[in-house]
Amino acid sequence: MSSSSTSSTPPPSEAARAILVGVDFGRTGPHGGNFDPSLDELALLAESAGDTPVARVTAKRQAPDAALFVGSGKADEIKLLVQAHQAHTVLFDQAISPAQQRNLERLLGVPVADRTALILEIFAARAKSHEGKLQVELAQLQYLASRLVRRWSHLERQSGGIGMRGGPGEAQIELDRRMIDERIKAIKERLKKVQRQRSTQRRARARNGVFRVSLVGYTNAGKSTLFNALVKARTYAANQLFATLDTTTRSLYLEAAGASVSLSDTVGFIRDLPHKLVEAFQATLQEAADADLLLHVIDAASPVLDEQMVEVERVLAEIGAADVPQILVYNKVDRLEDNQRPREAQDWLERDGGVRVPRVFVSALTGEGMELIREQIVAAMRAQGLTPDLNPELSSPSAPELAQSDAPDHDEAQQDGQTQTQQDRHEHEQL
Ligand SMILES: Nc1nc2c(ncn2[C@@H]2O[C@H](COP(=O)(O)OP(=O)(O)OP(=O)(O)O)[C@@H](O)[C@H]2O)c(=O)[nH]1
Ligand SMILES: [Mg+2]
Repeated sequence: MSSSSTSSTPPPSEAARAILVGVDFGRTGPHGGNFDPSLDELALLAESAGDTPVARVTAKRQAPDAALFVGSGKADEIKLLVQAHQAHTVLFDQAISPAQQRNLERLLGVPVADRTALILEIFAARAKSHEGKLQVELAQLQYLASRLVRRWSHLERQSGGIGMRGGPGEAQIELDRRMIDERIKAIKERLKKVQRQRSTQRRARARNGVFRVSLVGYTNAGKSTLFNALVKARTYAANQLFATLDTTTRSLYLEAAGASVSLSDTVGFIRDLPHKLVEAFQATLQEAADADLLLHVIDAASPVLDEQMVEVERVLAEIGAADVPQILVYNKVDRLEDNQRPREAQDWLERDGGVRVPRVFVSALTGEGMELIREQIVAAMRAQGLTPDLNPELSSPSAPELAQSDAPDHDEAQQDGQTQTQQDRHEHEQL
């Protein structure tokens, strides 16, 4: 009942060598629907975490094996691969239970991690800001707490949080559940403080009448590259998953509007994004929910762009950003063959409910289509009634006193969690 394929590449000398495993449970059932036969995304996740994939194994099963997740024959096959490649770790594309992890580690003789642990590890390594680090630590502790069925004897402390695959030689720290819970509480308190500051800043921006645009999209779609191309900044962009963790905001001047908007680069999304992570990163993600406009960046050259779009929409809905107007930015068109390119560089996508969403086809790398994006941002401002003619504040974002003096009723709205711009949007919808 089990079929499989195995492929391998020559082992590199230094980095942690990883065996990648994915299981196809078919399209139906609770585990179905997210099997990636190529394991390419898992490979990128592994590389982003500093590992080097040396072999890929796939299997087909009806349901996960209770003890080993894969069947025992497949587990033996993986063990042989571990030995042949002198692998340091085995990475699973799907979530495995703590018991399965324990059994597999015992059988294979190397640490085993799943997708969630890998994503958390990347986040831990990337977090730079105080807030980012707190959010990662919170997500990791919540992940640990939910799996705390055995004693964790080697939790290592690192600058970015807690390593999910603690190695020998690391400080051995024993934490019981109560200590974890206490730490979770303490971090939540500290995060609340940081978040209060953040919302004060956001309110200040809203009061200044600045139109807020957020770049959102699947990880590695090219958001940071696009951000840099639009505002001529030098934010870190790389062929890595989750290169960006902390939100960066810059002002973007739009001549056609005679005004500046604020443009934010944000953390990317990925399928099966651990729910706890979304929860911990609520404040960071809130940036997108509070935006007046989302530039949904899509890797037009990805063979799985539809699945990636669906995933992004799902996360947007989860953070309450489903109703924020969007521009669909199909990026990386330079990688498309001539016959794959759209006839028009700008068109419309009709969504359920008759909403027409503008689409633009661009390349952040070559700069092609940047003007189209600017045009569409201006059009979105117009559609929301925010043109310089209707709203003179927009053309002078450096006049906070003026804006502040006519915003007392907005303050009330903000206290019950609604931002000024959201309120503006509602008002404009009624026009
Ligand atoms: N060919 C091509 N490559 C691009 C383009 N835009 C971005 N890239 C590449 O795609 C990779 C990812 O780019 P980033 O800008 O870091 O992507 P991101 O969406 O910010 O990714 P995360 O921050 O990791 O979520 C990099 O290797 C970029 O050079 C493009 O228009 N064409
Ligand atoms: Mg980025």
